[in-house]
Amino acid sequence: MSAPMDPEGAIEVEAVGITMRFGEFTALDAVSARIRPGSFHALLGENGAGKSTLVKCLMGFYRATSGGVLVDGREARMASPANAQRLGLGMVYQHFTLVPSLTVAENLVISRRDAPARIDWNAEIAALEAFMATTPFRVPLTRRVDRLAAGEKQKVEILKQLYLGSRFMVLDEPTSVLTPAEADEVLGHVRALTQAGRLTVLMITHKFREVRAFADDVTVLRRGQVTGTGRVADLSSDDMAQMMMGARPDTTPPARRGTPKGVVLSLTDVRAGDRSGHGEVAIDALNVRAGEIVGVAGISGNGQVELMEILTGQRQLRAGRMDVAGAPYRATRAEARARHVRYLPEEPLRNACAPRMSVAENLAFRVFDAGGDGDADGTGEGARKRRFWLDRRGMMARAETLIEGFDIRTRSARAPIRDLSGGNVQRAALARELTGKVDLLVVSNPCFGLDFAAVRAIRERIMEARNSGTAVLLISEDLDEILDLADRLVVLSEGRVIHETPAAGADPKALGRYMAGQAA
Ligand SMILES: Nc1ncnc2c1ncn2[C@@H]1O[C@H](COP(=O)(O)OP(=O)(O)OP(=O)(O)O)[C@@H](O)[C@H]1O
Repeated sequence: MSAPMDPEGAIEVEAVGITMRFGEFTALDAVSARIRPGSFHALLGENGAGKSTLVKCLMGFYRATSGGVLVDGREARMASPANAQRLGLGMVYQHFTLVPSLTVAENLVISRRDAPARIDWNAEIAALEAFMATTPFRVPLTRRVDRLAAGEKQKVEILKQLYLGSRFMVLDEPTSVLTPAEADEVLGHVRALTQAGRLTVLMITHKFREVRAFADDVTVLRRGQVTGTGRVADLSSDDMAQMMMGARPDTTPPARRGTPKGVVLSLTDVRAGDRSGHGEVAIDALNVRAGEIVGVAGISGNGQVELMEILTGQRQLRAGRMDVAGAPYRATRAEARARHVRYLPEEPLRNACAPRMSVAENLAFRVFDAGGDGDADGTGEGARKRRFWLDRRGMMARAETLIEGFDIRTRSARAPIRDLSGGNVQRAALARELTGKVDLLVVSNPCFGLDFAAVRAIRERIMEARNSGTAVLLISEDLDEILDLADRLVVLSEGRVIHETPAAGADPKALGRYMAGQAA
């Protein structure tokens, strides 16, 4: 096996005056940032500020329009990601890239460029054990990746980069699918490596808590420009927020008005299979009333995906019933339209948009309703839909109104929606789903990966929907979000509702214990 860790240790990476243009749009405007060797550097910025673009320029995914990258003070040609890897630059993403059906050891060995055609597994595992002992990470090498918890998977992703010889690592929102305890463990280990001088880290994050707890330095981007940089210890969270947004953040939670009315959604004695095919989702009773937000709390993988699939008609019930406004509901597209049920799934770019179509078209049509069933304007009238298609000017005008009303940052309504940053795709999807009459709104992790301003905007919109009488089911892995927004919450554990409580006054520690499957 080739020596995985380079003995030279952490390297310095510097962006020098990087400008990146996409057509006439300037995503990065002469951005410079020095990531000191052995430092843990946070990269902050609102959605669309240019963080991913900067990182892609550093890692050789994009060729910058102008400017350059220095590695240990020497100009480096970042012509491709392979090139960056040869120089010791690696990247860990928000979502996992491991092959789920292979073991940890298999994933590590096949990631190597020089992986032999015939592999002596005993020797490889012994070498991997020895390698792992030089790092703070401990993972079961012979376990299949799909049997690992999220925190362990993220450890393997980082370990893989170390194994490939990375001495500079970009972490792109690495903790978004981890519990706070897992996040602290993973980032604590990463920090130990930087402190030992083995690794330099650049972490994209929206979580100030993590910046404060783990980062030495921070660089803040706003609309493609550096608005601040410095030692974290010298800056308050307010300072950093101000650099990000150009104003002090408003942290008051959205105002709740009115009291819940009659039941809109009810699940009774529902039974369905789970994704693994071995377990079961079993919900005896779950109700959401008009003008009420019910939060579904739980650690990811405890039935949230299956619950969403049941509600959207993608998972059949083995038993039990689902009612909307007192009548049985099977969640077909036609029913959803007629009963004014709307969904905001996770990862809307993938699950609720046509990425190559324009922002305006995506605002006008619910693409998962495609196939002649599209609901043009939220009223569900086919004739109006046809008229809508013909009325491009009307569509553009309506898009402009939604773009302004929901503060969607796009260079134009005609731009393909896939060119928008994550937060702006989310706003666009919510803008579309909240247009017209909505009796039931089902949302899943609506603020995943979003910055403050976007989080605030999206939460306000959800609260407004509640205040105007919509029944909202909020499935979220973010307990704080549920405590801020929900009237009532349930905890989902291993496919079952194991606890229910009003949100006001609920004790997060006790809820954490329920989420972990322990009785409080
Ligand atoms: N391939 C592209 N073509 C056109 N515009 C793009 C492209 N990639 C990014 N942009 C634009 O560049 C800007 C910066 O996007 P980027 O993805 O770097 O932001 P970000 O700070 O990473 O945001 P987020 O926190 O939402 O991930 C955005 O306005 C985006 O619409």
